[in-house]
Amino acid sequence: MRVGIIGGTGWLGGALGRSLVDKKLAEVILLNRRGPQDYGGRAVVWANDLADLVAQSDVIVVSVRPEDWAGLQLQAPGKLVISFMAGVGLSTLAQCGGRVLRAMPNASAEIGASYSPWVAGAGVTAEDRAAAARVLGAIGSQEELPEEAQLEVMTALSGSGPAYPALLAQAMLAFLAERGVAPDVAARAVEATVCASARLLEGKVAEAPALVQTFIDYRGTTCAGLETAEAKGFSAAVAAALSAATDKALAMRQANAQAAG
Ligand SMILES: NC(=O)C1=CN([C@@H]2O[C@H](COP(=O)(O)OP(=O)(O)OC[C@H]3O[C@@H](n4cnc5c(N)ncnc54)[C@H](O)[C@@H]3O)[C@@H](O)[C@H]2O)C=CC1
Ligand SMILES: O=C(O)[C@@H]1CCC=N1
Repeated sequence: MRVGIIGGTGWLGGALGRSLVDKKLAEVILLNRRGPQDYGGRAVVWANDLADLVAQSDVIVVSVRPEDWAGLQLQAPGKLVISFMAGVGLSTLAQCGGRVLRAMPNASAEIGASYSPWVAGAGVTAEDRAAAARVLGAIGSQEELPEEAQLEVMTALSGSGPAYPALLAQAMLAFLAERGVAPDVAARAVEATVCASARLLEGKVAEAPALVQTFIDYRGTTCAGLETAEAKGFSAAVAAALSAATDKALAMRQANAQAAG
């Protein structure tokens, strides 16, 4: 399989290109704005321009920023086109003339641990679905969603990758600094709380509410903290944040559809 990545040296495109080569899943053809550069010593093909990338690729991955889509003027009739762009809908993508599929990876692609849900547009075949699963499988797990609106929800949630854990870590670091804990000690303590504790939940996230209840029922110090967090609106703040991000993704999809006519 030959996979062409537009934006192949960016954050996500780079992670995908490196994984496809390292796992020997595909020949990789790249296009970026700055031209050929070192790809960590990996053997890749650099396209001369967009038309060259399209001609050389079986599957085309669009990994440019949403605001760069309109200027790209991609024409890819007969090809499978996988877009990573937030807020560029299937109907807008279809104007490239290819069979289009939207995927929403996250930054954990860097460590092969993205969760990449996707939705398929009209005309996408069973063979295309298998190709998409193979491409997205290079950077982690993937699954097809039943409707496009759910991709906007996932853009807000899993698409944000480490953003919310980082926000939690930031708040915890600020608390420890305020209490006079040395920065290196604080970093170790927060790492244990945010990262190591998260590993405890791996494979059993559905049991998270039961785990919270166990701490509440313990009636100890953690219970005092959790009850105050909820009283201060912790869950409501999470829901509001995800709702705002979903709304923004939907508004982007609508604006991009309108701009595309
Ligand atoms: N970074 C993230 O965590 C996530 C990003 N996304 C989506 O993935 C897409 C890519 O995001 P990032 O990798 O973060 O962006 P990025 O800014 O790191 O990479 C985009 C790349 O596209 C290149 N580019 C722009 N216009 C081009 C053109 N006309 N021809 C060739 N190359 C061009 C840029 O030079 C840059 O290297 C975005 O649309 C974003 O919405 C989706 C989920 C998570
Ligand atoms: O923040 C963003 O816009 C990117 C796209 C989806 C998730 N992260």
